[in-house]
Amino acid sequence: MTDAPITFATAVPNAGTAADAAPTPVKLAARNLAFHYGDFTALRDINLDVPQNKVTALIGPSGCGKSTLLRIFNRIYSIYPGQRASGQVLLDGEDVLDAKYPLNRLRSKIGMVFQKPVPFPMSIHDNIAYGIGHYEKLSKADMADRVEAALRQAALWDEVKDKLKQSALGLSGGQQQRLCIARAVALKPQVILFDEPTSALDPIATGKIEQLFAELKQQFTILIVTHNMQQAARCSDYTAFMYLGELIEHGPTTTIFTKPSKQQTEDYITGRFG
Ligand SMILES: Nc1ncnc2c1ncn2[C@@H]1O[C@H](COP(=O)(O)OP(=O)(O)OP(=O)(O)O)[C@@H](O)[C@H]1O
Repeated sequence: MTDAPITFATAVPNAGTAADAAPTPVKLAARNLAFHYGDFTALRDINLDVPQNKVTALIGPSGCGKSTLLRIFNRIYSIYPGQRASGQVLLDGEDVLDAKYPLNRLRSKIGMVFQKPVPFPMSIHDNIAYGIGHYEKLSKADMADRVEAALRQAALWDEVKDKLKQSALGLSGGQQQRLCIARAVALKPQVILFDEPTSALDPIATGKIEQLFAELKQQFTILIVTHNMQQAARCSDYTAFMYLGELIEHGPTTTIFTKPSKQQTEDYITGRFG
């Protein structure tokens, strides 16, 4: 069963100034969401609105459930026996946790980039073409255009345009992560989930990926799990603070970092725990 679409019926306040008067539509929403690893309840009663074409950061101390929440959004957990979600995840108002919602449709709409870049053991070109080929039959020329567009969107084209036939395994860690971003954007999803995308990278490679978020959000809705509070403050429009499997507070990033309404949020962002 699906609820009525919430995309424009529900909206969150803007992260910007009062001048941006129109409220932002909600793209993705968790409703009374809980998650269980066997008998262990890792998340309870999560209600979260993820605004469209914005960057939302999930922050909180280790083990609070950030990655678990991210993994629910594209149902990765469903391949593991004993892992179970209850409640709803609404994408444009449709419940993607409903078994009737086709998994391949979900994966085409919600892409994911992981902490450790894992290029396929094939050429740079084929890393991107491989995923596209699962969903679309394109001519060689059209495929070359799509591969180029994806590499440009991931700010990698200039570095690899002369070696598209070389193995992706020869790229640096930062380039591999941008290749994984290109792989995700090439499928033209609506939402991209990033699970600690820069934690394995040096500061320069991290900076390049942080710059990308501002461009990618023009086309995609972005959700990032990060341990790095400066990164959340620099890159996100909205921040959600989680603690011990609960969503404590969620709002515009400037508000969360300057005037949080909950004591636990303030303690975390001021470094009193975590
Ligand atoms: N496969 C699993 N089986 C059992 N419990 C798990 C499993 N994966 C995670 N957990 C537990 O679920 C809770 C949330 O874990 P999760 O990895 O989502 O937290 P996190 O906030 O992303 O942590 P970190 O910042 O350290 O990556 C933790 O108590 C963790 O031990």
